[in-house]
Amino acid sequence: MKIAIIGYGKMGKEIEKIALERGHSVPLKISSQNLKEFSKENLEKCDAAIDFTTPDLAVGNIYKCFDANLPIVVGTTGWYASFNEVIQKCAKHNQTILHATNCSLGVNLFFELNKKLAKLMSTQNDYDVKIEEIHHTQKLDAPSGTAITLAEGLIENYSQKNTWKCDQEVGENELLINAIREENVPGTHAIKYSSEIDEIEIKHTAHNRKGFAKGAVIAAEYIANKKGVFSMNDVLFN
Ligand SMILES: NC(=O)C1=CN([C@@H]2O[C@H](COP(=O)(O)OP(=O)(O)OC[C@H]3O[C@@H](n4cnc5c(N)ncnc54)[C@H](OP(=O)(O)O)[C@@H]3O)[C@@H](O)[C@H]2O)C=CC1
Ligand SMILES: O=C(O)C1=N[C@H](C(=O)O)C[C@H](O)C1
Repeated sequence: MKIAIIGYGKMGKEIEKIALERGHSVPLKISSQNLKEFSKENLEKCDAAIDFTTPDLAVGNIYKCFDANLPIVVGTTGWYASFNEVIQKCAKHNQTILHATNCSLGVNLFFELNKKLAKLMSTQNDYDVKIEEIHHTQKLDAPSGTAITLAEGLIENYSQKNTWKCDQEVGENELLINAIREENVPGTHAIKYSSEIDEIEIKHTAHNRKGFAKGAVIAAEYIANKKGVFSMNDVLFN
């Protein structure tokens, strides 16, 4: 399969390694240095695109791929204000997108564990809960997309919280997300339920970026010949 990598930064470089290991070729790699190559003609020569750029670029990049009839995996986070518009456009023009706040297969299993624990804890009133995410200092968005997905999964299953806030004072029904930035941390997420008596914590720690990259390439393989809107749940559980 011919894969276009849009965003040849920390993730783009990891994705290239995994794509080549899995027998694909990468005829197109786009960074801010070679934007002239980011043309419809070049996109049309590929079988799928993978976007890991920046929150302000993702939507424009998605539309370029739609225009070239090219299925796209979007790993970039922080563009969710435009989510509904993008999904509608995808349906209207019969295009293909797989979006994931986190492409790691382990994190997507962790998303399910989070929902199950939230359901269990919803019967208990002695605990309060918070989410903590830790990432490297170059990260542009806060909270992380993964923390938002965790918060949404928790709130759906835990009636004591109905909205989330990041690094602000919260009321009783608001879920706190703490976003911490430390040098060289690929991505750590923890959900902590604390009472006066004890604490229950679940945590996912990425040791490196390989898991995100592997999931993104597997996602590209999954959507290459499909039409519609997909998530990592489709890849993992269908
Ligand atoms: N879903 C997931 O599993 C994961 C998501 N992410 C998300 O992916 C995104 C990228 O992360 P990361 O790789 O760490 O970021 P980097 O900053 O390392 O990479 C971003 C890349 O985008 C390139 N770029 C800049 N301008 C353009 C442009 N106009 N068109 C195309 N590319 C451009 C940059 O080029 P240049 O180097 O020339 O500036 C750079 O190569 C972030 O939103 C992050 O949150 C990260 C990890 C996992
Ligand atoms: O920017 C990153 O690095 C990461 N971003 C994603 C997010 O915002 O959740 C996924 C991963 O945690 C790494």
